[in-house]
Amino acid sequence: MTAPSSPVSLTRYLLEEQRQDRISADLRLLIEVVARACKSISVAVGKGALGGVLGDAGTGNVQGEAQKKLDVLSNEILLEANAWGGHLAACASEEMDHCQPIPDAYPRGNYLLLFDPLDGSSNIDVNVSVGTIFSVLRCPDDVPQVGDEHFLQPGTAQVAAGYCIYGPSTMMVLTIGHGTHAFTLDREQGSFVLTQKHMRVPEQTKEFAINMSNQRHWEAPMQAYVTDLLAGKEGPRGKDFNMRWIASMVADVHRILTRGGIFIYPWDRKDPSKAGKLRLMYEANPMSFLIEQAGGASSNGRQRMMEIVPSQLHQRVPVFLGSKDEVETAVRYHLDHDRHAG
Ligand SMILES: O=P(O)(O)OC[C@H]1O[C@](O)(COP(=O)(O)O)[C@@H](O)[C@@H]1O
Ligand SMILES: [Mg+2]
Ligand SMILES: [Mg+2]
Repeated sequence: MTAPSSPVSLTRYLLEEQRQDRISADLRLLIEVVARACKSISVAVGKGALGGVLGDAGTGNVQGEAQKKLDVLSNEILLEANAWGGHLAACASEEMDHCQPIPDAYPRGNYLLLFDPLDGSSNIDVNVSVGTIFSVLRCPDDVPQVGDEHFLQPGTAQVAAGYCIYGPSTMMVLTIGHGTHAFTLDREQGSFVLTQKHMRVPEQTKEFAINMSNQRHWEAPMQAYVTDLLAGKEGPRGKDFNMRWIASMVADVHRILTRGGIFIYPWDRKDPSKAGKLRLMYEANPMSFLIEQAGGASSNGRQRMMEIVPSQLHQRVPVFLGSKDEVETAVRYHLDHDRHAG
């Protein structure tokens, strides 16, 4: 009889990856610090109405969005945890206008960390899953003072990305470029335990996720694509599709990593000056890295997401990600439309 294999903690997984020269000691420590911060956020989220953390903070962020108390608190937890680590050169966040370099008094490292401290925060007050999304880049060498411009690297330059979902269980889903793996928080032990190695997104799907209330504002190829999905068996796609929308990207992407599907937040005419709703650097890129590492695909509708060269820290993009064949189909509608238009 073989002995039951002992659970693999996040720490053990990262140490093994370091032993195999897939990550540096600094990157390992950085991920450990982010995981520790996520545990604190998980505790705060879990207290709900008892913790006095629900509701609005009464402030706004750089994107003009009202901040929830938990948006502000999660941002502070991540900043505080990372300031001391010695592995970072600077942090950038959805909740801060500009990046925050590590203060001179603290040891400075070679990595840049971006995060959406609390994603899906409109769901906090109704007790629906929210999450933290993060992305890690290398800081260019010999930079005397780190600025926003040093973060403007394409998604292909990410050395690690992940999210933590605060749902019925708290899970961290992580990639360092060698597959996408899920770790579940053992609340009694206080450690993340590897519960799903090499997640795979099925190439085909019958499930899509989109906010249909924006339909009338979409561009023509997007209208055509969704019309064909809704036509089901009787339409050109020849099969019925189901729809889900949690309005928390972390939760929608987690479902897609678990059972497939396509997640779409397209450009719309509500505010034509915005290229999309979601942010490239700390929402779309890290999710694209995770999805690609699990065999899925991610695009802005016309171009592979991770090849976009960013021009702004808080840049917005249209997002199409998930099951490979379905993302390619949606992209085809856009490219065919562009070809015919001219
Ligand atoms: O309310 P809408 O327009 O459907 O938008 C939902 C989307 O907005 C977001 O909540 C934006 O994230 P934040 O909560 O971090 O601002 C995504 O998680 C989600 O996919
Ligand atoms: Mg978000
Ligand atoms: Mg957020």
